[in-house]
Parts: sequence; C-alpha cells; structure tokens
Amino acid sequence: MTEILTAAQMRSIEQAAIESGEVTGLELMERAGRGVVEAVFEEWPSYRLSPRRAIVLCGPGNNGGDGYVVARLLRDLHWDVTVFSLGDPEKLPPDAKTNYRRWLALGDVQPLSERAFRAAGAGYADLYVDALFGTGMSRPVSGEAWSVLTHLAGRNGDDYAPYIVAIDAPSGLCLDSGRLLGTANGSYAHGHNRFAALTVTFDSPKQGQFLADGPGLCGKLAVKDIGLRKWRETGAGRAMRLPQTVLVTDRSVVPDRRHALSPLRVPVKSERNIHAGHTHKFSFGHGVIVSGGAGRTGAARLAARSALRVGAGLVSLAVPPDAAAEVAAQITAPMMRAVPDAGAMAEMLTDARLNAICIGPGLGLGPNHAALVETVLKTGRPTVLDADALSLVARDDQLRNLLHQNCVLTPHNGEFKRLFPEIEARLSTPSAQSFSKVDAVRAAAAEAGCTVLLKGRDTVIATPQGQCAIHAAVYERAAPWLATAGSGDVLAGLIAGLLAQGYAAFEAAATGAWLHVECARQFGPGLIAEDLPEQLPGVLRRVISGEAGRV
Ligand SMILES: NC(=O)C1=CN([C@@H]2O[C@H](COP(=O)(O)OP(=O)(O)OC[C@H]3O[C@@H](n4cnc5c(N)ncnc54)[C@H](OP(=O)(O)O)[C@@H]3O)[C@@H](O)[C@H]2O)[C@@H](O)CC1
Ligand SMILES: [K+]
Repeated sequence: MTEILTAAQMRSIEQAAIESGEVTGLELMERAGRGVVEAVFEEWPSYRLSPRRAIVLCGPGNNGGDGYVVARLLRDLHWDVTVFSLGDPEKLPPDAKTNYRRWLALGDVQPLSERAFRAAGAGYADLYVDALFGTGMSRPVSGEAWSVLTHLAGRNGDDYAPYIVAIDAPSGLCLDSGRLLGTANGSYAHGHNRFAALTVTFDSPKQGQFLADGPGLCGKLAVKDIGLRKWRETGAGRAMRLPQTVLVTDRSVVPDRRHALSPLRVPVKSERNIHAGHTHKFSFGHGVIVSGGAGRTGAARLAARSALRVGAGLVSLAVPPDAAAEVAAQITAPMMRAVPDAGAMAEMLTDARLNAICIGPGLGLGPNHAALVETVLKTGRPTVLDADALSLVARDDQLRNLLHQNCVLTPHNGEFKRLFPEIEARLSTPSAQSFSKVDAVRAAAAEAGCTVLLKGRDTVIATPQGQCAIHAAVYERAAPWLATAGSGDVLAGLIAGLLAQGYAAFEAAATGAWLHVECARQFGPGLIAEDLPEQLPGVLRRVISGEAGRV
C-alpha cells in the first residue's frame, strides 16, 4: 500500500526527523534537490548527455531552497542556469538561505517578474524548474508569481509545459485538495488543465497530486526517497490521528507495515483456496442482484455478470415478474427468481446463504422500489447501494436510518450531492479549497454510518472510522474510455461479488475500483460496459500470479 500524505503530515514527519537529531534539514534539502535532478534525467535522458540551459524559479520558503540546490547541482554539471527569486532571499528560512548563499558562489539571482523572465530569453531554456511553493503554500498565488505561472501555462500562447518540472507541486496547487487555489476552473490559463511535464515529490505522494485538478497539472509524478521512511512508518510527528489514507495500487511504492490492509492480496477464487479444499460454489458466496422492471433490466444483468466473473460462487437476479421473460432470454450463468414485491424479497432473503446484495441499478424510484430497499437494508447483509437506491435513500430519512456498517454506497457526484448536500456544498465552495474529496467522503461515511465510494477519475473510498483510500485512474493508469454507459453497474456488481466472497465493505469497494479500471485498461479504447466483465479472467489471472498491472 502506498500511503498518501497531507501537506501537514509531510511537514510533521520532516520535523520529527530533524528533531530526532539523526538528520538535518539541510541534508534533507540536499537529498530533495538530488532527487529532482535524478528525476529530470530519468524523464529527459538526453539531458544527461550534454549540458543544457535551465531557468529555476525559487520561492520564499524551503521549496525555493530545493530550487537553489537544483540550480547548484545543474551548474556543477556545466549547465547554463538562470535563477529568479520571489521575495527577498535574505529572508529565507535558514536551510534555504544556506543553499541560496551556496548558489551565489556560482551565479546570480534576479528578482522574479514576468518582464524579467521574458527578457531572459525565457523561451529558449530546456528546463524550467518551478520551486516557488510546495507543501507550505497557504493562500492563492498572486502578483508577479501568478503572472509568471500563467505565462508558463500558456497565457501568451507559449507552450512551456513539456519542459517544466515542478518541485512537490505546480505552485498554487493545494496539496490537500488538488485544487488550484484562487481559480474557479482549476486552470492557470485558457482553461487548460496542464502545467508541468513532471512533478517530483518526496517520500510519499501527496493527496493533491491525485485529486481534482492535481494529476492534470502535475503531468507525471515521480516520488523520491529522502530517508524519512522510519519517521513516517512509526507515525512520529503525525499531524492527524486519523487512519492513514492509502493509494489503491497492486504494489507498494512505499510499503506501509502498520496496516494489514492489502485489498488485492485478499484471495480471490485462487488456487490457494482451491488447494485448501474450498472448492464448492457456496464457499464463494451467493450474491443477489435486484433488477428493475421490463425494459430496465440491462443494468442488473451487467452487475450480475460482473459479480460472477469476479468470483462469487452463485449469483441470483431478483426480477419483477413483468421482466422475467426479458431477463430469462438474456442470461445463462446467473440464476433468476421472480420477486413481485417486498414481501417476496423478504422471503427470498430468509435463505441465509444469500450473503451479499446489490440494489439500485435500473431499479426505479417508485414506492415499491423504496420498499425493496427497505427490506434489503433490514437484513443487515453486506449490500451495495447504487443509482436509484441512492436517490431513494437521499429522499427518505427512514431508509437512510437503516444504513449499516455492511453497506457500500457508490454515488457519482450528482448522487453524492443529493445524499450529502451540506458536505458537497463545502466541497464545491471556492473559499474552502483545502477541503478535499478525502475530507468530504470521510465526513459522508461518518454521517451515513457505512462505507462510501465517491466515483470519479479520483475515486475516494472511506469508512465511518476514517479509513480511507484513493483510487485514481490517472497518470499511467488513466482509463478515459471507462466513462461509458453501464460502467457504474459493473462496478456495483464487482463490489457485490467481492462482498459475497467475504471481503469487508471497504476492501470490496477498494478492490472493485481497482479491478474496474484494470479491466478498462486491459480492453482500451472502444470499450463498452459489456466488455468489462469479460476482461476479468485475464486481470484476475495476473493478480493471482502476482504480476498485475503496474502503477
Ligand atoms: N522541511 C524540510 O525539511 C524539507 C522541505 N522540503 C521542501 O520544502 C517545501 C516546504 O517548505 P516550506 O514549508 O518552507 O513551504 P513552501 O512551500 O516553500 O512555502 C512557504 C513560503 O511561501 C509563502 N507563501 C505561501 N503561500 C504563498 C502565496 N500564495 N503567496 C506568497 N507567498 C506564499 C510562505 O509565507 P507565509 O505563509 O509564511 O507568509 C512561506 O514564506 C517542500 O514543498 C519541499 O519542497 C524539502 O527540502 C525536504 C526537506
Ligand atoms: K513548486
């Protein structure tokens, strides 16, 4: 598992390391600068071969300090380096000032302004280093810094993005929320959601690099080790006591030993199980997918196929009688049971082997559908509530009060707004830009008393206890073609199939989100929702053999 840190957590880990006396801030800064140069050569291998020209923009804090280190290291490699500073460098914090002085022995520093930047023949550099603000950014960027940033972002028609490396963050990006502070549309200029080619961060990724505008503006992300692992893993100096937010991946970039959580290591229907003798279909659970009426059954059929493919031993569709012929004509492996009303549903669920339920896709919004949701919730069984079930819960407090620990809610943004209007309002208030999707989903899970998965390119999953994971289909894991009709029904089915196999709600949601994107990536462009479950055998084979998709 890769831990994701907030800016405050990163600062407190650094502080704990420095206070321990085992490492100095100056050493950490040197490692950070080296990490940036290393990442630059990894990203642009040809730059290693001959010295180039760089422009380094240094801010008034330690992010600027890293910039002075980078300037010096490049100069040591005979690069032509121009340095601009924001604010009076004599007022820099001590370590940054030391590096400023070291740089002064090699070259000069000009005050940062757009005019000076452009006069320096700014268009001819091979590398632009954004070291203005990092984890200490506390308010929207303005003045000359903003002018230069928006110029770099293409305000005047120049395209610098392919040559920009940002240290910790494109300056102005909130590393907690992933929003560009002070902007309505998350863009420096022209509404383009791009800025840097590469962002280099230290020790662990930061929340804002995965949420909202972050991934687009960061370009690519390189995480460099600066020797803080010991303080991170012991939780020393941690700014918050919440369980740590993790990134859902198939491997650990920065392993975290404190948490046993490792969704993809929870055995799916693997050989290990089979050898252990768990070969009967009931060993892998029996999922129930509740279907809508005639003409609306596609969503439930997709969910059922996904639940089966992900490994549920049995899947039954609970179908209103008017839709029975339609469903029967189009399914093979899932079973079907006619369920005319809530009473019949309750009777069906007296069978304790039916151990996971999915309700909502294509369901409908009538009182009879609300009664079905009520019946399902009253069983207390692991249940995925999606689509119409979420809308029904949003408008009926009685249903909402029936939500329980074993539920997983899988809203998209619109459903989230209906379910949690106050939380959503905070999330979309420009003045609350450090309030992140992580904060929002944690608050929603606490309010609902169950696991909430808020869908998006930056899917966030949280439990009422504050356990939280980000699953981001960004950077190398981007899967834009996943935005297709029925894709959400597949996700609901995957989670239900995992619940049937005994995954806890949070692990089922996190694993389902990962598999969903992995299937889309495996298929590629041209994907329609029906293709997703068909990719599962290949994806699961790779998971089980330990060579699943890289992130
Ligand atoms: N600590 C360590 O050991 C290590 C840290 N490392 C590096 O340090 C970075 C964090 O450094 P940092 O904490 O000094 O914060 P940083 O991002 O430079 O900004 C703070 C300065 O900016 C100012 N400021 C803020 N917002 C502003 C705005 N909108 N407009 C104008 N000014 C604004 C703020 O002013 P103030 O808010 O105090 O008025 C303050 O002067 C981190 O990202 C990493 O790169 C690495 O070297 C590893 C070791
Ligand atoms: K920066």
